[in-house]
Amino acid sequence: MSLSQFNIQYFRNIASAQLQPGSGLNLIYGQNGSGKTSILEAIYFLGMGRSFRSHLAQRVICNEQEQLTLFARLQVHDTQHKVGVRRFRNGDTDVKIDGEKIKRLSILAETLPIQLITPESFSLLFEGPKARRQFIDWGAFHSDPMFYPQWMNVRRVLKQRNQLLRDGVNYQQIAYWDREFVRYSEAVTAIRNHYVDSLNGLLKGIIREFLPQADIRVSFTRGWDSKTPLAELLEAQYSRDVVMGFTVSGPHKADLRLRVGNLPAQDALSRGQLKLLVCALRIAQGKLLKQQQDKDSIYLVDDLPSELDAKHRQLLLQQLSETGAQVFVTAIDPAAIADSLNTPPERIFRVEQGSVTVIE
Ligand SMILES: Nc1ncnc2c1ncn2[C@@H]1O[C@H](COP(=O)(O)OP(=O)(O)OP(=O)(O)O)[C@@H](O)[C@H]1O
Repeated sequence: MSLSQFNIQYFRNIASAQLQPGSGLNLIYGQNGSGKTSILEAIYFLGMGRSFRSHLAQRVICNEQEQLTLFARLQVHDTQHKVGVRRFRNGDTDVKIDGEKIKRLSILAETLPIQLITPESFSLLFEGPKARRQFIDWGAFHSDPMFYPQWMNVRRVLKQRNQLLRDGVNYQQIAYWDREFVRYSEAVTAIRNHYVDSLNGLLKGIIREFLPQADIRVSFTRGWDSKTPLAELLEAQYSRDVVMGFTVSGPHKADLRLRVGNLPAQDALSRGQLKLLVCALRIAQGKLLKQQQDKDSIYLVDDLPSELDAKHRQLLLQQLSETGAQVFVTAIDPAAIADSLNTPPERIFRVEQGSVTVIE
């Protein structure tokens, strides 16, 4: 799967751009502030319906414009799809796939699996469990169609339960919700657990290439004590949950543990090594999706050269190209990428003050 055409209108500093990306490696280069990251952000916005840089979608609309429009032709095996996203300043979003309006953004995410690697990707490793849980859930979402509805059930019941806790109702009134919560939580946990197991198989090989010296172990923690059934725990922790005003244990606390020997990965690895570990995780996810669903991901790698030496830049580009996926990488200096490749990028784009030109 790849974008064969990508049109941007009024996204950040890009008033208008039409790109015909190659199905392999695409290099986007330009000075600071030229708009390189904005192109990646626009592709991400097309696939996810939101930005990875701002929670406020209005911020990505070009100043003094009322709306942004993104349009892509998507080549999936022998079929071409048209995907369009329009975002208005008042917060409304229109999404069309093959001319038909869609309501749920999850359909967009299903159509366009996107893997993002930015200089801030380290947050996957240290900024609390949320980013790590999102990482697991990206894979669970794409690998099992039951994940999303079950996870929505967990969130719905959890919200209800937390409200009852804050209302201070007695345990009998909560017990009904707990039975529901346990049922959905176990379904979600089984899918996540299975997913991390499958991922680990692929991850080992990639980590061996990137970080051959480090004894890295990746494991899944489900969000509650591994020896106690959730139903028992919820009942036992009821009084504490009332005091806290929310449910302390459950799949909303699941996590991915990344350890090097006996230490958390972030305490044992350098910044460059952490970046490689995040890349290994993302590449393994993309490869697993390809194996399980015959679906390609699109890789967006912002500022690829930063924090990597020439040898590791080369290794990363090689691993990315082995996925067979469409890859967009940005760099300030194109030589930093070109020098690490045996063959030139399939397409090179130069960005200057929001205007994009293709370099032959
Ligand atoms: N809503 C907006 N409307 C117009 N311009 C904007 C908007 N939001 C951001 N910009 C500008 O767009 C430019 C593009 O920034 P972007 O982060 O894409 O550049 P970059 O090439 O990735 O830079 P760097 O190499 O520093 O990361 C910035 O100069 C920014 O001030």
